[in-house]
Amino acid sequence: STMILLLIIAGIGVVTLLVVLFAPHIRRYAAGRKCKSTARLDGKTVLITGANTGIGKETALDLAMRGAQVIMACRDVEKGEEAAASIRAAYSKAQVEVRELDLADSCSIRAFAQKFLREVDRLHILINNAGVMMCPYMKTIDGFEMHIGVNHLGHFLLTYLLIGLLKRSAPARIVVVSSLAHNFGWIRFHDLHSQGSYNSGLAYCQSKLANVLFARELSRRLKGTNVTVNSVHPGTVNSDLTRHSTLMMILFTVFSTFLKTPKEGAQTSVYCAVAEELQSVSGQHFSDCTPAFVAPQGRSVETARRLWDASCEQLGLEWD
Ligand SMILES: NC(=O)C1=CN([C@@H]2O[C@H](COP(=O)(O)OP(=O)(O)OC[C@H]3O[C@@H](n4cnc5c(N)ncnc54)[C@H](OP(=O)(O)O)[C@@H]3O)[C@@H](O)[C@H]2O)C=CC1
Ligand SMILES: CC1=C(/C=C/C(C)=C/C=C/C(C)=C/C=O)C(C)(C)CCC1
Repeated sequence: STMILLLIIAGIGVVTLLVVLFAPHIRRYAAGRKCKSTARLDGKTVLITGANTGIGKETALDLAMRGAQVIMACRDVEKGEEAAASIRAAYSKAQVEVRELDLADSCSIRAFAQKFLREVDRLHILINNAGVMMCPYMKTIDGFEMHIGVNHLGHFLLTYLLIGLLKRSAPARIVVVSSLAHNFGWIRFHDLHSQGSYNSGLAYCQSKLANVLFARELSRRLKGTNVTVNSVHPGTVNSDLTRHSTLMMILFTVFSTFLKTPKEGAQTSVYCAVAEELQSVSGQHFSDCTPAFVAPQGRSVETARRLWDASCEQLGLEWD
């Protein structure tokens, strides 16, 4: 058994040495592709949800550097203002503005949209980025399970309220930040809010599948409007998303060399928002600035329609 122990220690030593030796290569590979477009966004207005940290904040910085007026929709205005200040510190000409939006509260979403529609006359890019992952069982103000409530239904309502403005501002784009995790999800129509049984990982996967299905169904309904909508997997990104899972937090910290930084994670959102070649591309899924695989349950037209109807019913909307 001493021999085995020595072999294990030697093995760990060799792996560590290899990782250290190849660290720059590993890092370059983990970083993924960059958005190569140099498109400018002068005179364009962008709205990003959950822009106070992580991928959203880096997306805001990138688009602000392209000249856009960026509205950062955050549930905590103080945190939002800190992020806006750091964006201005990185790029002094940044036109960034923070507005309050809590996607776990339909009254907040409606109040946000009402004020937005009164005060902002154009919206060219909407990035549905905010998200929550693996939280303990929690409900939104409206009584929705937190993952489906914030990640899907909150953004569904927000998009519904802003769609007229997006159409009037066409050409316009909607980017839905989903995840590879959609592969492991299915829509539990019989128990959308996990009241029967709750698994935080599966609830997250369900909500990310809902993101893919929403993007595809909305794209179908927006045909001919010059408003496109695509979904994105940003990569595995070392952000605050793991805040509800100590294990994930430790794993992400220990293996951070193998993960994307938030700036690297923002590249595919930026790509979908600005790339010239995507001008009329809609209903697609992207990862690493490239078209990506969508799970069969994400390609089902029937499931997408059913989710659309269920979402309208949950929110008391009629959106045809
Ligand atoms: N990180 C990763 O590996 C991956 C991330 N994604 C997706 O990327 C997106 C961005 O995540 P990421 O940057 O990593 O995570 P972060 O946790 O760093 O950022 C999430 C953002 O969403 C906001 N948010 C959460 N709940 C609400 C709410 N009720 N109302 C308004 N805003 C809210 C957070 O605000 P606050 O700080 O106030 O909580 C924060 O700004 C998410 O949709 C996530 O699912 C997909 C695949 C992998
Ligand atoms: C298994 C494993 C890892 C992979 C984690 C992954 C792949 C997480 C994916 C998260 C996603 C996709 C979240 C958002 O949607 C690490 C951390 C590299 C460490 C080594 C063990």
